[in-house]
Amino acid sequence: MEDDPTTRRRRSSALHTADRWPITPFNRLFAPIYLLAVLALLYRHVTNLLVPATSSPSSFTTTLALLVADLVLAFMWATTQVFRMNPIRRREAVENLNDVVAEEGELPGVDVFICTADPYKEPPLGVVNTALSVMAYDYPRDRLAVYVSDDGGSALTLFAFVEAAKFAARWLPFCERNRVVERNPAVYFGSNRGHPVDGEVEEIKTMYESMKHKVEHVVEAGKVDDQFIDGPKEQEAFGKWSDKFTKHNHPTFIQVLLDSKNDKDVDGHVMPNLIYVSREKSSTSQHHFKAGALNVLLRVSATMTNQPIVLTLDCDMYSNDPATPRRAMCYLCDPKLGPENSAFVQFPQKYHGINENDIYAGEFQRLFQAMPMGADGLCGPHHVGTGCFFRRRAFFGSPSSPVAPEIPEVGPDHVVGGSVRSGSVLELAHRVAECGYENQTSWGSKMGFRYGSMVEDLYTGFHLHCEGWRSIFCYPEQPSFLGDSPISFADVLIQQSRWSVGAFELSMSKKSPLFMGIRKLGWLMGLGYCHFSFWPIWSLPITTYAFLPQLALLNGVSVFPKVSDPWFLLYTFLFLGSYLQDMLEFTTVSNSTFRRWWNEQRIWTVRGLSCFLFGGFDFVLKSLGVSTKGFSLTSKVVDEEQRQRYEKGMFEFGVSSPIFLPMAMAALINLVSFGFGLGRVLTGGWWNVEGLVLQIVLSGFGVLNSVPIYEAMVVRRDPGKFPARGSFAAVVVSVVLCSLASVMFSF
Ligand SMILES: O=c1ccn([C@@H]2O[C@H](COP(=O)(O)OP(=O)(O)O[C@H]3O[C@H](CO)[C@@H](O)[C@H](O)[C@H]3O)[C@@H](O)[C@H]2O)c(=O)[nH]1
Ligand SMILES: [Mn+2]
Repeated sequence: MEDDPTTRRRRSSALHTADRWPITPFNRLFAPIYLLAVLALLYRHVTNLLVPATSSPSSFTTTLALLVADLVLAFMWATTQVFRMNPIRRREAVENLNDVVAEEGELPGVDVFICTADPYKEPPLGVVNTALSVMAYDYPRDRLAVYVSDDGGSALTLFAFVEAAKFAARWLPFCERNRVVERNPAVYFGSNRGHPVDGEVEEIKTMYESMKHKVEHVVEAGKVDDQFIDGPKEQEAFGKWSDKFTKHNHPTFIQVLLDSKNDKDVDGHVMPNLIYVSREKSSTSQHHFKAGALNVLLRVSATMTNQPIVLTLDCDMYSNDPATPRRAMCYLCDPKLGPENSAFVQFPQKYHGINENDIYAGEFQRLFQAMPMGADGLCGPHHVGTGCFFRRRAFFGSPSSPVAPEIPEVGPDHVVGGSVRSGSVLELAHRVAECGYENQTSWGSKMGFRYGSMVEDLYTGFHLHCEGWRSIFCYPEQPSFLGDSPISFADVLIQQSRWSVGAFELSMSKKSPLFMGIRKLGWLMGLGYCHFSFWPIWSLPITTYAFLPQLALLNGVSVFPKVSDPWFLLYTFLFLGSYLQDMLEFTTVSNSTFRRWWNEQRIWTVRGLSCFLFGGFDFVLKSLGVSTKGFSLTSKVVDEEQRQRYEKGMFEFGVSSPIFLPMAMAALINLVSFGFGLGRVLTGGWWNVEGLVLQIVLSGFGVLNSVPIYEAMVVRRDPGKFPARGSFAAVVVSVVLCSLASVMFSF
C-alpha cells in the first residue's frame, strides 16, 4: 500500500491509548459529600467566633487559629480533587511507530541536555554513566547529540567525559549487539543478573574499571595530571584551564568530544555527538542556576545541531530503557495529536535505592505519578525538571504566535551550516554562552526556561501551559529513568526547603496560578497548579494541629466537640474520610504497601514542621532582600555506613540542624500531653474527659508518628542518632512553649 498522508494518519491512531482509573466514579461522588462536611465545619467555626460559648480571649484565639488552619486544609483539599476528576493512564504501542515513520531517517533528531554543577557533590563518574546510558539509546545515532552542561566549570568533569568518549566506542556497539537493557555501565557491571561472562564482557569490564579508576583518581587528586593527558588534542583542551578559574569565575569552555560526522565506533558505525559545555561565569552576573544553564544549552545546541526535540536530564537520572525515545516519539510524531497538544512528554521521576518502606517518602508517588496522571486528563502533566522530551519550538512563544530570538541562529528554524567542529560554528557557540549574552533579550521571560523561581521546572511548565501548549504523561511499566534519592534526612529536608521557596516564588508572583492560572487554564488546572505552588502552606495547619490541641489538653481546655455532641461525628468523618480515601488511592493506584502509605503520611506531617516552615521563612527573607541563598545542590555522594543504616530503615539525623527542632518539639509535647490525657482517663474515667477525647486521640497519633524521633533521641547510639545538643534545645524550647501556653490559657 502507498504510504500517503491519509493512510499514515489513520495508522497513527494505534500509537497510543488511554485508560481511566477504576476508582474515578467513586472519587467524583465522594468529593461533593466531603465538600458539604467541610462547609459544615467552617460554619461551626464561624458561629463559634461570632456567638462564642465563653467570652475568654484564649478561646477566641483558639477558634480563630483552628478556623485559619481548616481554611487552608479546605483549600488544599479542593486543589487535590482536581487530580481525581479525570485521571488517565496512557500506553504506547512502540511497535506501530514504524508504520507512521516509514524510515529511520524520518525520526526527529534529539538533543539531550545533561546538567551538572559540582564535581564533588555530583561525582563525574556518575554524570558520565548517565551520558553513556543515553548515548546508547536504540535510536539512529546520527540523530542523537548529547550536551553536558558543567556549571562547576571543572576540568575534572571534562576529563571524565574525555575518557567516556573513548569508552563509548566500545560500549555502544556492545550494548546494541547484546541487546543490553541496563545501558548505564555501572548498573550493568554492578548487577549480577546472569549476564553472559565471555571474553568480550571481561574485556569491556576491564576497560570500564580502568576508566573508573582514572576518573576517581583525578577527582581525588583535584587536578588532571599530565600523565593522564593523551596527545596534543587533549593537551590543548586542558590547557585552557588556569588555576585562577573558579566555579563562579571562568570563560566559556566548549569541547566537541565526539562528532557524528567523523567519529566511528569499533565496528565502524557513526557515534552520536558528545559536546561538553561550561558557560562563562563571572561573579558580577546573574546566572539563574539550572534554568540559566539550560538556556545556554538551548542556544549552543541551536548553533551546533538544532534538532527539533530536546531531552532534559539531571546528571543522576540515567536511562533504564533504551526504547525511551521511541516511546516519546509515539506522541511527538503522532500527526493526530498536533504539536500544540504535545509540547512536552514528561516521564515520571523514579529512583533507585529507595529502602523497602520508603521512610522519607522519597518516592513522591503523588507528585510524580498520581497527580501527573490526573493532570494528563486535563491539560497535561506539570514539568518535573528531568526525563522530559520537549519540542524545541515550545520555548519560542505560544503555538500561534512565535517569538523571534535576537539572532536567527539560536531559533528553532535555523539550519546549521557546518560540522560541529568547524571554526565558525564553534565561534558562534562560544558567543551565545557568554554571561552577558542574555542582557536585553527575552531569554528567561518569554523564551526558554523561565527565570524567577527555584523550581524552574514547575515554573516553566506552568508558563508553557498558560501560553496554550499541552503536555503528555508517559508512564511505562518499566521505569524509563532512574535517579538518586537523598538518604540523609537533613539533605531530604534541605532539598524540599528549596522546593518550598521555589513554590512560593510561583504562588506569590504576579503570574500566580491563583490568578493567571485560573484565568488562562480554567478552574480545574488553575487550582491544580495552586496545589503545587501553595504546597508549603500545609505547614500552617500541620503546625497548628501538632501543638495547639496538645497544649490546650495540658491545660484541660477542650477545643473539639464532646463525644456525645453530634459535631463529634463530623470530625470523625472528616478525618477518617480523607485518610481512608488517601490510603485506598495510594495502595491501589500505585500498587504500594500500607507501610509505605503510613510512612508517607508521617513525612507529610514532618515536612509541615520542617522544610515547609523553613522554606516559608527563607522565602520571606529572600523577598525582603535579607537572604540571597542560592541553589543548594543535593549531594549524590553515598556514604557506605549511612547507606547501611538507611537500608535498615533508620532515620539519618546525625548533624545538629535547626530544621529538626520543631519536629522534635512536637514529638515531646505530644508525648507529654498524651501521657497527661491518659493519666486523667485513668484517674477520672472516660466520662471525666469527654470533651478532651479527640485531643487525646490526636496526641496519641502524634506520638505514633514520632516513634523514629524518640528512638533517635533516646535509644540509638550510632552516628545517625539525634544529636544530644538538638535534644537539649528541643526540651528547653518545649518547656518555654508550655509555660507560655499555660499563661495564655489562663485568660
Ligand atoms: O546552578 C545549578 C544548580 C543545579 N544544576 C543542576 O540541576 C540538577 C538538579 O539539581 P539537584 O541538586 O539534583 O536538585 P533536586 O532537588 O534533586 O532536583 C529537582 O528539583 C529541581 C528544581 O529545584 C529540578 O530542576 C530537578 O530537575 C529536580 O529533579 C542537577 O543535575 C544539577 O547539576 C545546575 O546545572 N546548575
Ligand atoms: Mn536531584
